[in-house]
Amino acid sequence: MVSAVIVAAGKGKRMGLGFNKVFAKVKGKEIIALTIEKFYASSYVNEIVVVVSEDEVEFFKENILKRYNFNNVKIAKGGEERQFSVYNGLLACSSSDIVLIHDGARPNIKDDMIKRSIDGALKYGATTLAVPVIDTIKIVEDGFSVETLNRNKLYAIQTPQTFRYDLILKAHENAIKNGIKATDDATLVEMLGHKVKIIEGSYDNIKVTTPKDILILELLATI
Ligand SMILES: Nc1ccn([C@@H]2O[C@H](COP(=O)(O)OP(=O)(O)OP(=O)(O)O)[C@@H](O)[C@H]2O)c(=O)n1
Ligand SMILES: C[C@](O)(CO)[C@H](O)COP(=O)(O)O
Repeated sequence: MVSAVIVAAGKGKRMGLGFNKVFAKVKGKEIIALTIEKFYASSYVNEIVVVVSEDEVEFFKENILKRYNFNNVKIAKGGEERQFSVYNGLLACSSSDIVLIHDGARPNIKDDMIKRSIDGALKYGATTLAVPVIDTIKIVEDGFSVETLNRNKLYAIQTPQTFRYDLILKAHENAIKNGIKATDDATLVEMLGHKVKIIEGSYDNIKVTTPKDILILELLATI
């Protein structure tokens, strides 16, 4: 049983639209609908759980689930931070062996990435998509560069992050117990001492974070 947990309960503050960015449209379709449809169409995914803010549940049901005929999609309640939204999504999964955790704001995911993520999780227990960083990265203190990191070892982390269900549940429960907070789920698994396998992502698999990302997505849709 393979479940996908899609988190969509953020506020989109950096986007500055005044509403949750996952409901912004790209080429006429909401970002969250573009994301869900990739998992809905995938023959590798058996169950989809979308994590939605409590006050957006009705809007989401009417304007996304009903409008695009996404049937049998479960809804879980959003948390204060992404990590807690993911945890709520995990609790809503039904007897899953493997779970893909994906940002609702990352609509350019492709089916081969879903497949390679699942295959990796079956083999290694924990995977994340990632791409090598392109820029030279320096550590800066008080306005001065103090260290230049070895670029060959640096990767930009994407989603899906895909895990054996029992492992990621244990990682989240360990985080709650010990007050650990992280911006991604792979970190919580690393905290258990379990290695996370890097799966090749794509530079096109962007997360919509600031307004320019909408323009990039529109451009990517035309090429
Ligand atoms: N409490 C939260 C925070 C984030 N997310 C989701 O996690 C994904 C990645 O988070 P991010 O890009 O940080 O989204 P926002 O929190 O909405 O953006 P911002 O930080 O700019 O407010 C998004 O799909 C977002 O909806 C969530 O489900 N619950
Ligand atoms: C999970 C994630 O998308 C990996 O890049 C990212 O960490 C989400 O958190 P952010 O605060 O939006 O960067």
